[in-house]
Amino acid sequence: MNYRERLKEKKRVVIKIGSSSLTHPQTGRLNLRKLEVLVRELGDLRSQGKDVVLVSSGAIAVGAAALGFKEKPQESRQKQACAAVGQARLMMIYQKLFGEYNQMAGQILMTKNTMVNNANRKNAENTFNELLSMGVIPIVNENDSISTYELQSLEKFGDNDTLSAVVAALIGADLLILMSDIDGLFTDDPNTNPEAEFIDTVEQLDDKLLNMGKGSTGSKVGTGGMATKLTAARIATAAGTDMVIANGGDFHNIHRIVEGDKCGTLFVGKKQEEFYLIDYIEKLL
Ligand SMILES: Nc1ncnc2c1ncn2[C@@H]1O[C@H](COP(=O)(O)OP(=O)(O)O)[C@@H](O)[C@H]1O
Ligand SMILES: N[C@@H](CCC(=O)OP(=O)(O)O)C(=O)O
Repeated sequence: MNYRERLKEKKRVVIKIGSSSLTHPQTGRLNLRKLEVLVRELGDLRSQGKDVVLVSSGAIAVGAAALGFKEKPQESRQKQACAAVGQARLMMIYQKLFGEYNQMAGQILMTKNTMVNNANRKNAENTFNELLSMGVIPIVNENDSISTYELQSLEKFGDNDTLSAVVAALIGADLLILMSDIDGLFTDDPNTNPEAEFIDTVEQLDDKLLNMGKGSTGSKVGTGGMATKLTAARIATAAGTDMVIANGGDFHNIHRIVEGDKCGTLFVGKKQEEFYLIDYIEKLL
């Protein structure tokens, strides 16, 4: 079966953008030219009648640059302060750019608590569906300013790869696209192993494939690495969502993927009958 063909029929798409795809590596500041392309790509998906959700990293990186940090801070409270400044800047710029294309964006900040608490999860689901029914593009990020590992319960998703898969499963998205700083999944980290080979399509996630995903060595701002992207693939595909990991160096890849072109690594969604999102979250995270 040509799984790429069916990507053309997708109606509800979640796109996750990593920090390294949104910022200049030298300064950590937002790459405004790339943001323009991203907003045009997502706005055009909306114009095609698709529901679009953006999960955008970058709050900590943008806040750190604005506050004069030379590197992404390691101390939790400094990261939280950077996120508070950076998230506000990110949303301001997204609102302005989407407005120029006559599109409306909204903000949804989540923690793991949003998902494991039944009332919060239902509220989040209702908000997403209401915004999408109004033609709004929800922009999602982890609420880094309040959720840290140091708090009593493990409240943080920790990475937006996993968060984007949880959002896709929550709202019944039929496609999840993770834009990263690499072309897709390789048999090993190509930044450390030049023999690593690109993988075009994954029909079944087994331990051999899961062990290929290592940490992040491609950029100074990345959090998740490939390991979290494979966790995301486990959640998304079990919920029946197709997932693609593609290179965020060129945001035009978004429409190439949606038009069924060979771009990135495709993980084929196969809904597991016994799939229950909260069990997955409790077990995997
Ligand atoms: N098997 C693998 N295939 C591809 N990339 C891998 C693999 N294992 C580890 N990586 C690393 O994961 C990085 C992408 O994750 P990350 O640094 O979090 O970037 P982003 O935040 O842009 O998604 C790649 O740059 C690469 O160094
Ligand atoms: N919530 C954090 C991003 C965490 C994250 O997953 O970052 P990345 O690996 O760049 O997608 C932030 O906005 O800085």
